[in-house]
Formats: sequence, structure tokens, C-alpha cells
Amino acid sequence: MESRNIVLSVNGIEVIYNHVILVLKGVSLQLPEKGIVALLGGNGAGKTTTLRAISNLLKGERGEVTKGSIELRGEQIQNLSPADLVKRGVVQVMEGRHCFAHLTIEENLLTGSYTRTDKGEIAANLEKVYNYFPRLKTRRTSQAAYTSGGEQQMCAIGRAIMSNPNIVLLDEPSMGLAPQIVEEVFNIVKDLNAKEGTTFLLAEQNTNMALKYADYGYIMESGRIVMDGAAQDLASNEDVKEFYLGVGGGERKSFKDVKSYKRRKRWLA
Ligand SMILES: Nc1ncnc2c1ncn2[C@@H]1O[C@H](COP(=O)(O)OP(=O)(O)OP(=O)(O)O)[C@@H](O)[C@H]1O
Repeated sequence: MESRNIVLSVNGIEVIYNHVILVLKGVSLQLPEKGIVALLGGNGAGKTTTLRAISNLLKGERGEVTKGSIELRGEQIQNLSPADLVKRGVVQVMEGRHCFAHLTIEENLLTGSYTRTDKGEIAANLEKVYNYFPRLKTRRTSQAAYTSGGEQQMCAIGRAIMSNPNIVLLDEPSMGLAPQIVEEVFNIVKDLNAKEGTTFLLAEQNTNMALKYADYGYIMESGRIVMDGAAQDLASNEDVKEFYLGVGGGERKSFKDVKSYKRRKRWLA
């Protein structure tokens, strides 16, 4: 990882669901200040669990961090509530968009400002969100239920931005969206990152797209990080190309089956 200031550090966490199901087996990752970091991996690799561990949303799922630590600017945060984390500027946008279907886009956005009371500030925040998401402005009075998947994803991110976060944990923003809409959403993420300095941790199955926008990436498999590196390096890495970008051939049941990954592991052993 580069030498930029590290704002969030996950140190060897283990997560167990229902007291018995070991899902994360010692995951470590770091978020540099103002970075866009991609957390990649297939279905069930443990991406969502990692985000839930950071934003302390595991309890509702009967999960707990049983080993390791999570530090936000040097402060241990495992025992803080999700609301405390929002106050410290950490918000999660959950997979599946989760807008309130019967509320309008604007009402949905306003639910994101619940930590603030200053009306002027809330109005300014709303304007800021509309600036980044002009589509939401034109749909502000529509019920979320009647907006498109892309608009709902934008609404979910916009609502998170309403709390003025400095770290946004974004769970599979591309899910179920057409490629062109995914590009639109990712461009806005990039824009927020560049202009507001917001740090993003982006859990994605869409490796290709995520590496195009992130500056660093971690690849997860079966509850472990199997590889990490600068986004450009990962995108051009032969193993990643073979397994995740569908280039090359052969039977690829798992990233661990990729030949040079095994070879490197032997060297390291
Ligand atoms: N509440 C839960 N109780 C028990 N097991 C769970 C729970 N949530 C997730 N798991 C299991 O943990 C593993 C990791 O799931 P997780 O959702 O973190 O993966 P993911 O990488 O985000 O995958 P996806 O892209 O499908 O969301 C899976 O095997 C899943 O079945």
C-alpha cells in the first residue's frame, strides 16, 4: 500500500455468524485518505461481511468479530454503534439500494440528514447532492418505487452523502444495472472523490469496472484476501485476467487454481 495517510485499517479480523459459521478468516486491508479502494471477489467471498464488520452492522445478522481489530484514524471502532460511526463520518450504502419505496426521492435524501438539525446546512447538502446527481433533481418529487434501478442506486448514494461522510462503504453499486448506468454511477463516485475528498471502499463483483475507477484493489476468496495491489497492476495481472476478466482458458474453479498464484505461493512458503 502506498504511503498516503491511512484513515481506516482492518487488522486480521475473523467473523463468525450464529456462533459457528466462520466466514472471515483473518482479513486485513487499509484505506488511504481520499482513496478509492475496490474489494473484489465472487459470490459469497465475504465482501459484504467485511463492510458490515467495519460499519458495525453484524449484530443484526447474528454475526460478530471474534479476532482482530478495526481502527479509524487510530481509534478502535469495533464497539461503536452504527450511529456513532455516522457521526465520525463513516456510512455504508447497502447492497440492493434500499430506498423507501413510498417516499419521494427528496424525502429519501432527507432521511440521510438525520444526524443534523441546522436547516440551512441540510438545504445546502441537498443542493450539493443535486449538483452531483442532476438526475435526482429532475426526479425529486417522484416516489422512489417508480424510479429506475439506476436512479434508486443514485438515491441510496445521495442519501449517504447527505450526512457529509468522509468514508463511504459502497456495496455492489453495479448490481443489476446496465453497463452505461454503472459508468454513470461510478463517474459520480469518482467526481465526489476528487472534489469532496470522500474516501470509498467499493465491494464489487464487477472487477473490470471497479478496477477502472479504483486506485487500489483487494481480491477476496473464501473469507481471505488472496491478492492486493495498485488497480492498474491488478487489471494487467495475468492471474486476475485469467480468473476474473475471463481472458485465457482452462478450468478455473477458484482463483487458487490459477497456475502462477500457486507457483508464487510455493515461493513464499
Ligand atoms: N447472516 C448470515 N448468517 C450466516 N451466514 C452468512 C450470513 N451472511 C452471510 N453469510 C455467509 O457468509 C459468506 C460470505 O457472505 P458475504 O455476503 O459476505 O459475501 P459477498 O462476497 O458479499 O457475496 P455477495 O456478492 O453474494 O454478496 C457466505 O458463505 C454467506 O452464505
